[in-house]
Amino acid sequence: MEKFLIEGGHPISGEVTPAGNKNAALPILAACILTREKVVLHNIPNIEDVRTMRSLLESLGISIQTVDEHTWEIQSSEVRPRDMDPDLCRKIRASILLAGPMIARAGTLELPPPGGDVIGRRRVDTHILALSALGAEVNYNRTFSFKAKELHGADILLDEASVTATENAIMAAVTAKGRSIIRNAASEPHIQELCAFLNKIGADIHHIGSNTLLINGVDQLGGGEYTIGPDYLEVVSFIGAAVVTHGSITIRNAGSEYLNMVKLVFQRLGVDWEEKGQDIFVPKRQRLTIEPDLGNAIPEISVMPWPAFPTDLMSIAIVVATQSKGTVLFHDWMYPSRMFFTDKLVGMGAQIVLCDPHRCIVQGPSHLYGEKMESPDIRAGMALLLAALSAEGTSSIRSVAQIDRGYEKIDEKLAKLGVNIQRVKG
Ligand SMILES: CC(=O)N[C@H]1[C@@H](OP(=O)(O)OP(=O)(O)OC[C@H]2O[C@@H](n3ccc(=O)[nH]c3=O)[C@H](O)[C@@H]2O)O[C@H](CO)[C@@H](O)[C@@H]1O
Ligand SMILES: C=C(OP(=O)(O)O)C(=O)O
Repeated sequence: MEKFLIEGGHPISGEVTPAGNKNAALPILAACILTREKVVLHNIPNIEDVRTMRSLLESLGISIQTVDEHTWEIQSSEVRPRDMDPDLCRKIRASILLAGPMIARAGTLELPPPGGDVIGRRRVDTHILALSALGAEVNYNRTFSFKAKELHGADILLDEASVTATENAIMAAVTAKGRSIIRNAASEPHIQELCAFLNKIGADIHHIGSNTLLINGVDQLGGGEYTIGPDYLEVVSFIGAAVVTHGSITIRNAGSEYLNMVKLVFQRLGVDWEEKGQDIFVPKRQRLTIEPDLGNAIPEISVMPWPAFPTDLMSIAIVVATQSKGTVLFHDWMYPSRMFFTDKLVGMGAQIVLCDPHRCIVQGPSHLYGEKMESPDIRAGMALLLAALSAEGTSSIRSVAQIDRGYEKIDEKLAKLGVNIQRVKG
């Protein structure tokens, strides 16, 4: 076990380039199963979840060569569903993404329930709904068994706009016979990237970015190269780090086209930034005053499927709000266990009322003090790290593996921005 020791209270400054988007890399790696041809992927984030997905693919008999730290050459000449390592599946949520492409390619797969962040019950029913509609036979008895002789196109209405279920449906549909329509599809940047990658290697997907995807099944996919886009969750984490330390930062290749809604929400917290082409500049001077709603009502920030404010950024927004003047209600109806980390912020001096598992009220600004903490999940871990940067004194954060799961070399990147952070055993 490792922990971070962070000396807070100092402004960060400098520039940083975000890693590739984890939640795009994971489905794109799974999608490589769909083609026998060689695929070269660039800007793959060097993080634990992606390494687990690589091991999973390798256990299926897929060949992966490392060209450099962020570039892999992948060839799925043959796939061996029976050799898949079930323990690796239990480590990551994205193991469920093997279902769509494996049914399409091999017609069979036995899959244990997926792992991932422990942030409440995580349904897989929508995956079953979509894959069954495309012709798969699905049985569940503590492990999933998928079978299909041939997949066929279908008009599918997803019962919720689930991110990974949409990705599974897309991957199963691209080589199915005939036309598919996926309605109530999720449209997060990673789903758009998955579609762009698949079209690049020969798929025929239309209306990318909308909630109704039209897919004409093709006989086979080819090879090609694709560069994974920047991780907007990491970009916003760095914006948060600059704001809570009263520092400034330039974020290179930040994918600002994905940040429009995040900007609207952060403006309500008194935070702004400038776009310079693909870069973002966060200035030192920020208003840091929470904007009330019309009639001086307490504003509410709520998560929603894309293009609204993403659940994965709620914890960062909460920490930013502790440094802003005023009162704001945060509401995450998606997950029942993502807000409990606010107890740790209260321990550091933040004024937060956790109303119920889905809602908290933050009143700022608060002077935070260093604390001993543990990272409960990937995004809460990052939020605690931001709180530690802002706090007076030294903080320690245990279970940094939770943060490493999604953020590449975060300690090294922060150190380059002037943060006194050490990774030690403990
Ligand atoms: C590997 C990966 O990509 N993981 C992401 C993916 O997880 P994942 O695909 O597992 O998340 P889902 O989109 O399926 O669902 C998230 C939660 O919201 C609920 N829900 C979702 C949509 C909806 O219309 N109604 C509804 O109730 C689900 O039941 C679930 O509890 O998307 C989540 C939501 O953006 C992110 O937190 C995860 O980081
Ligand atoms: C919840 C997350 O990841 P996963 O779905 O892989 O658990 C996340 O990235 O915030």
